[in-house]
Amino acid sequence: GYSWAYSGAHGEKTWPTNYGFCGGVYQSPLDFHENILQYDSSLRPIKLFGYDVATAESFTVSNNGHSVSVTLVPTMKIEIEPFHYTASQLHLHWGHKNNPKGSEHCIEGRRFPAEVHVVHYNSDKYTDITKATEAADGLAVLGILIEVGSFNPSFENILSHLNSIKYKDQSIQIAGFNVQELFPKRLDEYFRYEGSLTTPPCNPSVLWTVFRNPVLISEAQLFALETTLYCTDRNSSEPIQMTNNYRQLQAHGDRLVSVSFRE
Ligand SMILES: NS(=O)(=O)c1cc(-c2ccccc2)cc(-c2ccccc2)c1
Ligand SMILES: [Zn+2]
Repeated sequence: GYSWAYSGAHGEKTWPTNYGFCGGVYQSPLDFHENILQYDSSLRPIKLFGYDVATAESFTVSNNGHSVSVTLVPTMKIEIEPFHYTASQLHLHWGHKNNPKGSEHCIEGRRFPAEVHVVHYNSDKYTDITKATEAADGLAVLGILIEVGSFNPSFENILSHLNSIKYKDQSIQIAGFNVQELFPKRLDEYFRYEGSLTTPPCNPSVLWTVFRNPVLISEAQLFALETTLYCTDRNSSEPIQMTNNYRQLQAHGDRLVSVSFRE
């Protein structure tokens, strides 16, 4: 594929040139503001299956040049009625130490310090993630907003390894852990809408679920995320720090956002 970035010559204004969907409809992320929200009493709590992964299993933590990603195991699934979706990977979006606001989704115009995306594909309908990504109803991504607060031992499963994957294409294996520990308690309170991948190729094939309640990590944990990784590989003569890897807010068009909670 073509190279893309969050700033500079290949920044998001240029994405539609090489990735048509990025200039199309149903794009993500969105701002969740009052007058586009609609309560939907049919929205059930998100059910997680197989998220408590044994330490005997392993995840691959990688620097893909745009984010830190954790490859998950296919025994991890979610149910969003009537379909089951199989987990593929999770990754993060964040800002910069001098402007520590890097979530992709916003609430009432407020951008949070960071955001986790757990990517799944509809395994009831599609045999693999590539086919699912090309289908309008193929993907379900869970968004977890991150706020600064107390130290979060569960996020250390990922953040404690960032120094081993400073450069693009570096990866390491880590022991399995209970990925549900990264989630907020309330899996019944979320925003729901039809959108897209927030990175090229921006396929409009994502059923988005963004939990209402953020999870907390410490100032130091956020600082590590903002200051450790590079977009460039180990040999690059011009290293580029991996910061502000979030896409700007997209137009709602005629979309409403459903909410599973009343007030
Ligand atoms: N932000 S996102 O959730 O829309 C997203 C989903 C997927 C994705 C992953 C697997 C299957 C299908 C889609 C990959 C990325 C990505 C992030 C950084 C660099 C490159 C790609 C981002
Ligand atoms: Zn993402």
